[in-house]
Amino acid sequence: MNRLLIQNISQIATPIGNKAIHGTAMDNIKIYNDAAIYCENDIIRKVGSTAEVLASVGSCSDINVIDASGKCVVPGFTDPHTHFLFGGTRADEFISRLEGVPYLDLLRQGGGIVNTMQKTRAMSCDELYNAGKKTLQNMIKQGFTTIEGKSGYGLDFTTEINMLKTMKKLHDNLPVSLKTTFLGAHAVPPEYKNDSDGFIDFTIKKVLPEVAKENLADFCDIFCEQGVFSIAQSEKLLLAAQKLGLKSKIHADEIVSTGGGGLAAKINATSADHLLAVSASDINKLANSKTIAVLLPLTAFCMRKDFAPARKMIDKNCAIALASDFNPGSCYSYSSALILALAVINMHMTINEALTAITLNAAAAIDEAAICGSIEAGKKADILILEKPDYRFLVYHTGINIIEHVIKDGQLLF
Ligand SMILES: N=CN[C@@H](CCC(=O)O)C(=O)O
Ligand SMILES: [Zn+2]
Repeated sequence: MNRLLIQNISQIATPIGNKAIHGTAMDNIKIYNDAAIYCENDIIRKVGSTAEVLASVGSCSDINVIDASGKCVVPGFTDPHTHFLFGGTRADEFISRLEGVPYLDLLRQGGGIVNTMQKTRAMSCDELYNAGKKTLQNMIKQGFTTIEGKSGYGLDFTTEINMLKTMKKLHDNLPVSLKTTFLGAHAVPPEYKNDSDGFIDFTIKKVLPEVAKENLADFCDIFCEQGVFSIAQSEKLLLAAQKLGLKSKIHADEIVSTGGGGLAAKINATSADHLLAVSASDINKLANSKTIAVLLPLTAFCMRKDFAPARKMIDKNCAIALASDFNPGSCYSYSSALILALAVINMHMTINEALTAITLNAAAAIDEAAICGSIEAGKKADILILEKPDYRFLVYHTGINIIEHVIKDGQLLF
């Protein structure tokens, strides 16, 4: 058995619980001082004061001991919304957007998601795997021990299935838990130009059944946006996916308020994501549902848009999670430090709320809150040791990665 003891920890800061925390209760986190954590294999067994934990562990000779004097410890972060697997880059489009060309115009002109689709379709499975591996290794250094990844740059049978299979292989081979999402309806591919209904039918009849049969994805997602896929198309696809056992996520109200947030609440989606333009009535619907609002501050920042109304949503009792949305177009960033800084400084979340949103609530946004997202006995031994004694330095040291060690499944990665 692999035993790990982290002792003399100056401070542990963690939310507590097995499910998403709604509203201002997100501010309630537990703080331990002079504490210790004992893990067996991949599971945390005991958390408490160093004296308490040492007494319960007794005198075993085969324990790996880490001294965390002067350090703060927080749960491994979860990133519940990424498009980390793709081919090529879109630096030219980034510059065009800075010069004022709207994101949706680039997509309409055959660029955007379809640009990346062409590059991704042209890649071999090995090339795709190696690109994904490199990105995940860097994301782990940012403290992400659980990550969601979406397909959506194939928009055809073969590449969509390959993307999901590649993510499964990455999950098996790398020290990170990966949850997969089928985003076959990310944009309308050239084969179905001007026939988005035909493309939704193709996705439902041809690709989705294979995804379900081979158990390739936990979730189905769709880009519900003006000029991309409508509310009716989104509902049709997501309900068809639910029938086959895939839970729902929606890219909702990112650019124009079309009611994606309300749809997510109506169909019991696990999450509604983006929500920069969410309406007041959809905030109420989300607040009264189990759907988690996944906010993506890096995307708003990179797109020079107003941030999602996090403060208002929390005060109305929504459960908020934070994610990177890392992708080659709207947001080429997975900086956990910058996510937290923007959430606190620009979106007016408290540091405690932001910590809950990137740990327990982020895990809940991919249905993993019973397994990870907090430092408690019975949870996964996914733990970050910071180079500073206080979790508030995560934001105070703005945009700076202060993670010294990442522990995944009870193993010290670096
Ligand atoms: N908005 C839709 N999808 C991604 C962007 C994907 C891309 O531009 O390649 C997002 O969540 O921001
Ligand atoms: Zn996205």
